[in-house]
Amino acid sequence: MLNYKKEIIYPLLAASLLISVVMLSLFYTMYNLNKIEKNKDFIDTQRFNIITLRNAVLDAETSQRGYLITNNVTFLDHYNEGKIQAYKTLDKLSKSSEKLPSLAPILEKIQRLCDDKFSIIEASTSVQLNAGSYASHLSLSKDRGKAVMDNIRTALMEADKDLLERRHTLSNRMQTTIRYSIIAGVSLAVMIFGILIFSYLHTLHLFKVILSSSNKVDHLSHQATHDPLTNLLNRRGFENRLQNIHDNAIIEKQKYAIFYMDLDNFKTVNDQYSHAIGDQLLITVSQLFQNCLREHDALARLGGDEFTLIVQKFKDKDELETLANRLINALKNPIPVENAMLSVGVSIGVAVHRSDAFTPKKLMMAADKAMYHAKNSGKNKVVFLNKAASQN
Ligand SMILES: Nc1nc2c(ncn2[C@@H]2O[C@H](COP(=O)(O)OP(=O)(O)OP(=O)(O)O)[C@@H](O)[C@H]2O)c(=O)[nH]1
Repeated sequence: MLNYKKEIIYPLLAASLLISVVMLSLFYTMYNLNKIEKNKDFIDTQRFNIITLRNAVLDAETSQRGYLITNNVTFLDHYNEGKIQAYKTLDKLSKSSEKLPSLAPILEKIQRLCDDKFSIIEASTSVQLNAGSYASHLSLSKDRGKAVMDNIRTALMEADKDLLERRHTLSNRMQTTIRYSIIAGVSLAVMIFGILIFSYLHTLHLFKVILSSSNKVDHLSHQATHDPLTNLLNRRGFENRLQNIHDNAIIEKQKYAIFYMDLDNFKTVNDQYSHAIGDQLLITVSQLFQNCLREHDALARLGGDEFTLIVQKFKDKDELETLANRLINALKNPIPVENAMLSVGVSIGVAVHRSDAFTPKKLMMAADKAMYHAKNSGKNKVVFLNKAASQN
């Protein structure tokens, strides 16, 4: 018997669960990869901002020097551009420190140094602008300005180092995540392949189970409708077949006949030899009867030494009589069973059904009655009990 839950539902649920788990982990690694990629881009942008800041401070310093050396005020415009660029970039970096808290103290330090650097530069510039004489101030501010610039460079390198370490960590995480996604992808492929193979084998198994249960059902239904000794139809099988033939005959306005057959002197065989020999004789008799019949004639053993036969597609009573005599003649000669030669005869009662006549049950009773006539009038003969049939 097929256990649907165990054989179909549970394996399907397990396979779906496995695939869902692997798919989810695959999606999760993809999501992580995307996040890491974005973080790397963010770090790269901050590193670019650090270079921009350094260049802006250097530009501002160079422009101021240009002014001090040439006294050309257009250098001051360049200085201002550099300073604005430096503060703009610092502002961008400070905003990013919300995401990179470890960078915040370094950026604050750079901010202070830049303020310092620009105030030194602007002090020198204003001395030259106001006094025109600047040699002593210049030498003083030059050394301090250089020291502050060196500090700015160091702080910027420190910030860049911090960012580089973060980038390195992200690259490592990316590698690990890629490895995980490859493992998840390969597992998914292997799992789908495995599930396909399993489904194929499981389907074969289910087919076998279904086939064997259908064979079992066929076997049971055969057992229920057949006589185990002769393998002919039993009473139940015969009644089913009779009802079908009857219904069909009504629809197609066809006639059919029932032969009710009882062996003569069978009890003597049982008594003289044995029940087992009697059984062997019943098997042989059923084969001898079968040899006289056409393929569509339905022979049955109702029980004991009683047989019945449904005959269809016959022309007239003569044809039925010929068939009955053939059955009687089949038992004419003694039948060899083991070492014995057994003699039995058969008395046959025949009832013919025409489209407007009896029910199957009544027809059976009529055939039975005819068989008793045959018994009572000397045995081993055929008697017809149907006016319509006897008219043919
Ligand atoms: N060997 C064997 N005998 C059976 C079986 N079923 C019933 N019988 C016997 O078959 C015999 C049938 O009895 P009857 O039909 O009255 O005996 P008979 O000698 O044929 O009598 P007539 O029909 O008057 O000729 C009985 O002795 C039953 O015990 C069976 O399956 N195997």
